[in-house]
Amino acid sequence: MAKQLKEFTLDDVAKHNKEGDLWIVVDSKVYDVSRFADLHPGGPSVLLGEKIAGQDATDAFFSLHRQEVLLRPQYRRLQIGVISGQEEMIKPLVPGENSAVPYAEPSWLSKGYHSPYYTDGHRRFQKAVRKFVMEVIEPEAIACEENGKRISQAVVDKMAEVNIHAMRLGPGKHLKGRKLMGGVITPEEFDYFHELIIHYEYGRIGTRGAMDGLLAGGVIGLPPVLNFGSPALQAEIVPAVLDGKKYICLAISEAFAGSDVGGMETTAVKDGDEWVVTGTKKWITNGVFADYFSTACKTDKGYSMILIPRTEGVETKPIKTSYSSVAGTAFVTFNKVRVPVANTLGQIGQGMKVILSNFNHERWMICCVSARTQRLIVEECLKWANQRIVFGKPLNAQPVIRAKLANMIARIEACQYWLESITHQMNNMSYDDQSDKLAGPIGLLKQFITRTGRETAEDATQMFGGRGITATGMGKLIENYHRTSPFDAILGGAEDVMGDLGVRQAMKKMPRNVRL
Ligand code: HEM
Repeated sequence: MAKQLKEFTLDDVAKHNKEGDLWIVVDSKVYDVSRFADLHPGGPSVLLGEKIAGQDATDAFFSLHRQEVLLRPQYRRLQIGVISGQEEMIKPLVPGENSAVPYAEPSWLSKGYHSPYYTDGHRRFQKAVRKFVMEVIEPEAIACEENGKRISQAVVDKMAEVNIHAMRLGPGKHLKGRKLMGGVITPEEFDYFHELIIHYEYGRIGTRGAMDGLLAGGVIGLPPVLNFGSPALQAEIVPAVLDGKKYICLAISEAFAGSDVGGMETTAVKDGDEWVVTGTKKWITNGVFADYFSTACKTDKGYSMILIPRTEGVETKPIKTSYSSVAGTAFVTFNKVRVPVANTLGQIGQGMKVILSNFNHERWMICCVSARTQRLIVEECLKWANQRIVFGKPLNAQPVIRAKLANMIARIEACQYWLESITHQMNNMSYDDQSDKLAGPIGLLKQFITRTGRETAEDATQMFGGRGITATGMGKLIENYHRTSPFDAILGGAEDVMGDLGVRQAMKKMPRNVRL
């Protein structure tokens, strides 16, 4: 049973207003900060202020701290009671709950709105995923984003229990016989909107390095094995990765070739029934801790994809990028690595087909995560503009701020509906049709989402001022997004290349018989 909290009046609290005997009230809760004052990161003097010491300091508190500060165990224990007759007003979301802030959730999750795409099954699923993410993943993601350590095996195992690793590869045979999110939906019901929901709930945490650290390497590294590996290779690798026992990554980009895949130099030479692979790969997400590398190589018959285990001659070094090292971004060296020719994924010389078939899903996943984090930033800005007082008025009393918010909202809503429309196409097209018809639109969508994301990051930083360039405290999500939104605009294909792909695909499909 919860401990009964002692009740006080505001007059009781007012008597404790000096050094060594100092109480304050925040949102109906009474805190004894007598001993904490000297440890207070904002210094002791502010707590002794005339309008703070022994007073209701709710407004002052929320203008300087995020709500989560008071939920941390070390600060929660400073609470000694409540003010009698008052009720807590500012409540954190309970795990699984949606935000009531306008535009904080996509419209299909907002009360009273309708959607042609989502069913009650999707709603049940979303609730279960949000609860799981808030309880299991979010605390870990926040901690690892800061300390740079990889996601713990304990969390990876919990994710495997509800089959998140498998669901992030989309609908398909790999889900057969698996219990999804404890059974809220069946593998047969699972579609791309369910997968979108998972990426969304990840994106909502707002810790970009951790997003990739949560085994994004597997989402792009395993499909070549799943779709093009021999039955023996599939039987060995796929269950081990989906059950979180082994890690895999996609090794395509090189210092010699990023978005220009054709420029790569890693080479595989046949020697009997083995490949001998030599070369380097750069910016390989999860490469630092991967057990397997789905690797693009040049061969005498053209590009080929080869599954390389971590074996003699494979070395990985962490690359220090501008997001957290939790992502395990690696520089990979293959020095005369010998692997069986049976590890070829797809036909020898047909590697480009494997690579291209993977790109649509990868880029769409980035669109999902990026759009959801962009929406989170809009929510942060709406809250901030509402609570921040400047020049004696709330920030949202300034027309220039409302104009920024209008643009932010319009951008994220546009991203949302375009993304949903493409997801609907994915649900209704064969894989071949998706490759034929969606590569261009997904490229254009990715360009649009990442560009609008960076405009929103810029606007948000202006609204948050100094807080928006500080990695802790009120603006920490803005700082993270401003620093890491370029990742969305680079990974899976740079923004300009994406736009160009969209236009080139359209040009290819121009009818010959049209004129102005
Ligand atoms: C139980 C009460 C309080 C706790 C546990 C607490 C805790 C903290 C913590 C952890 C920080 C570091 C920044 C962050 O993580 O957000 C901080 C900063 C700060 N706190 Fe408090 N605080 C309390 C009450 C207050 C009150 C009543 C004031 C009133 C003026 C205040 C003023 C500040 C200031 C000025 C900073 C520095 C803000 C910045 O760097 O932007 N704190 N506090």
